[in-house]
Amino acid sequence: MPGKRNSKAGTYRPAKRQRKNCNPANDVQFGSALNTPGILTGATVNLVPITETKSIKTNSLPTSLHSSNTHQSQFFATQDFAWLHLKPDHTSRPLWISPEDGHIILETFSLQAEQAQDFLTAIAEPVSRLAMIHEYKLTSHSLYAAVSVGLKANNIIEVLNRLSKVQISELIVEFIKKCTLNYGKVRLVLKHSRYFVDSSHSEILQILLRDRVIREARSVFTPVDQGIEAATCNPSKVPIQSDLVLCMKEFERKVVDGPSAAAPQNVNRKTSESDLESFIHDFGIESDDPTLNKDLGTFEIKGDKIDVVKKRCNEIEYPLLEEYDFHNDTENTKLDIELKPTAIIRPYQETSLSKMFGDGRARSGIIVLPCGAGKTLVGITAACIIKKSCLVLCTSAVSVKQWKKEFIRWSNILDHQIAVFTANQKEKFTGKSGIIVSTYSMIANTHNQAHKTKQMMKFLTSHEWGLVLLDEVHVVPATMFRKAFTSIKAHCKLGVTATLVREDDKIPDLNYLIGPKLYEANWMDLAAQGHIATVQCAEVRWPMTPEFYRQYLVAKSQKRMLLYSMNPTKMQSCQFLIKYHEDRGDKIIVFADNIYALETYAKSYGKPFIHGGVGEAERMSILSDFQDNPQVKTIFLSKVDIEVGDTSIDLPEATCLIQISSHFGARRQEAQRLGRILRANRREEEDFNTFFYSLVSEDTQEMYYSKKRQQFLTDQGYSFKIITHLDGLDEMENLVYRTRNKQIEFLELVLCANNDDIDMDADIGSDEFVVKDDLLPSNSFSTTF
Ligand SMILES: Nc1ncnc2c1ncn2[C@@H]1O[C@H](COP(=O)(O)OP(=O)(O)OP(=O)(O)O)[C@@H](O)[C@H]1O
Repeated sequence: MPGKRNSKAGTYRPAKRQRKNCNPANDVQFGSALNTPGILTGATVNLVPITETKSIKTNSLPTSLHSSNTHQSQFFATQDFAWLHLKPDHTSRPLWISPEDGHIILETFSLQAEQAQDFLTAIAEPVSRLAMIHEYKLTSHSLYAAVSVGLKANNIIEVLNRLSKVQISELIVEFIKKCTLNYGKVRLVLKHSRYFVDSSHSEILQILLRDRVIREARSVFTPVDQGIEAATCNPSKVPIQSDLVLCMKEFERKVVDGPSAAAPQNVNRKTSESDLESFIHDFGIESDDPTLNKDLGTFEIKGDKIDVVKKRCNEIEYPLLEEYDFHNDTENTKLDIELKPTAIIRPYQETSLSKMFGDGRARSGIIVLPCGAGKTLVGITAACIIKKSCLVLCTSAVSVKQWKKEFIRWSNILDHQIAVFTANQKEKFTGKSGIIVSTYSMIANTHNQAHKTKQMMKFLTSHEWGLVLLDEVHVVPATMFRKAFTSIKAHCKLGVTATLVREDDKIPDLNYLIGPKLYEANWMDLAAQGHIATVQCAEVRWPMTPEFYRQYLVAKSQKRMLLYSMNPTKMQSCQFLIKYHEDRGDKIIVFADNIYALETYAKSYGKPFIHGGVGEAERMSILSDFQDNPQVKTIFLSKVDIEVGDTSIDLPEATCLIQISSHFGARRQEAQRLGRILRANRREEEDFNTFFYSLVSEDTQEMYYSKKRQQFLTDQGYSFKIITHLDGLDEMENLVYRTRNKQIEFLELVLCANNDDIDMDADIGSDEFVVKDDLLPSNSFSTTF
């Protein structure tokens, strides 16, 4: 923790100037000291770090433990912790814990940093992990996850105190105790395709059943149709302790045991509902009578209200534990699936799985690994451990094919045991258990379903799944998917993603839709170990030409975007970077959301391009040339063609990525794009770097969006160097739009471009996953985030 000891012994008081300098946001955003190694290795590109801090936006700070979304920058900038007393030996302790909001700062240069990091990963959520300083946050969900792996409140408090430079505040201690107290006391159990809330703590059941939301979600069954159909009676009229079936059990027990209270004499064992009600009345049992619940321990929830109940239980701090005792599940047929001996799980994959499996049970939750780190194999391994039917949901038909291929590659699953449900293929597995791979939109789209699709849906919703694997799980909170999701009966759900971020506020919903975050890997550690490539990131800033800028200032929104994308100086820097990296032997992907820009750039350099309007055959030919033909070193890809560009497709040949226009401030898109070069084939070569450039027109809105887009990556420890000069650009042969006349001619063309040509596929601010057309054959699928 940077700062200086004040004259008052043991008091931490950062000097004003120091505070400004140690603001990690400044360091990261503007490329100075704190972070990864200096300049673009091996490049003759001149890097000119910019030191001013313009356009750093500071959000208001949280005031409670439940507030979130703060980053170190804001954390340091506006809070004053000068009143905290440092322990005398604070220099040898690596942590500092905010007394008010549970933020934890870790000094990664401390001798104890490694152990502290392991511990913090288990109890808190990483907020940002820069080279020297990591920031974590204690949340109720992170503490639930800690308890679920066996940690106890006292251990957590004790270890935190041992590692902390300052005494842990009472508020934090209370928070830890409160969050850990109730976890694991109430469970959600799936049995015979019905969901039950189960607890051996009668007082907790009482609390839950007194809650109106939960009470209304209960399914009440008559003794006659036990377990078959939910009665339509008003739950508020039914004695709240009883599933009537269970109440009868209690009733009979009292009768048989000769209860201390006198039982009615004329008891008929085949009691009707009204008999039961009169029994309850006769015994004067009140709805919150603690004695009645002692042996009951469970009540059923309506199938379509599961998420409501899970959400409510989280809100009232009795989170439902979802664990699947798969070893002892004799009702669902075992699936004969094993990993092949060739599958060697990497240490971080193993760690992530160890958070999911404990005591022979499987916990539902989310595993976060960087792009290209092998989330597919993690999911497949989980399926091989559980050995029950498994449903895999992906975002596109291309991913469906890849998941099936990977299942066959890594496990002994036979072709007839794994089936695909997409617009083109509607297969079931043979036998009683197996694997189905499908897309979110296939299960979400309930309108105009063809007969075969309806049958498949019936099959999916009537089957009891041991495991549901959710690829790119950040899409699940989208309204259309979450609804569809409730119809799937799963014992365990595992979500995987690289980017647990959305531009709306729905990520926390995953806590009850799927489960807590079980594990999040550190991107920088994986890069250091060679599992993903090391990336040098740079923002290349170029002023607009005076003519373009004048038009920019008066243009309307969409035209403005076009103008800053088509800025001739930006086109020149792109041309320079392509040439520079082609000469180095790199393979380059250039991204543009804007189709007009994509085509204009690509055509002016004579490079192939792919967007939604390019036919299947041509697209495949371009991709295979990029993979195999040494002459094809650069391709241009659009965002619209998301299956190729942003996610899904594996292009491990790519070693350099250039963005010329991008989708506003979407952090996830930025990270997914960077992910395309994390898989680089050559990543294990010594000192090998991949390169990620964002080209930005200076003094335009694009600068704001660019900074916002980079936030997720900077939180993972990436630093963006700022380039404002490229050595040799002016002398470059065939430089496009070199003269003022050519630039003016070009401007006229740009101003004439009509809006249909521009096609930004824009979706400002929203993060709903809008599926336009997943029911068409695979490659015409397009999505908007
Ligand atoms: N343990 C392993 N041993 C060997 N290869 C592995 C291992 N884990 C993953 N891989 C390989 O790494 C590559 C990337 O894996 P995968 O496609 O699962 O990544 P991902 O995390 O899903 O990436 P993205 O988020 O970009 O989709 C694949 O070629 C995969 O076969």
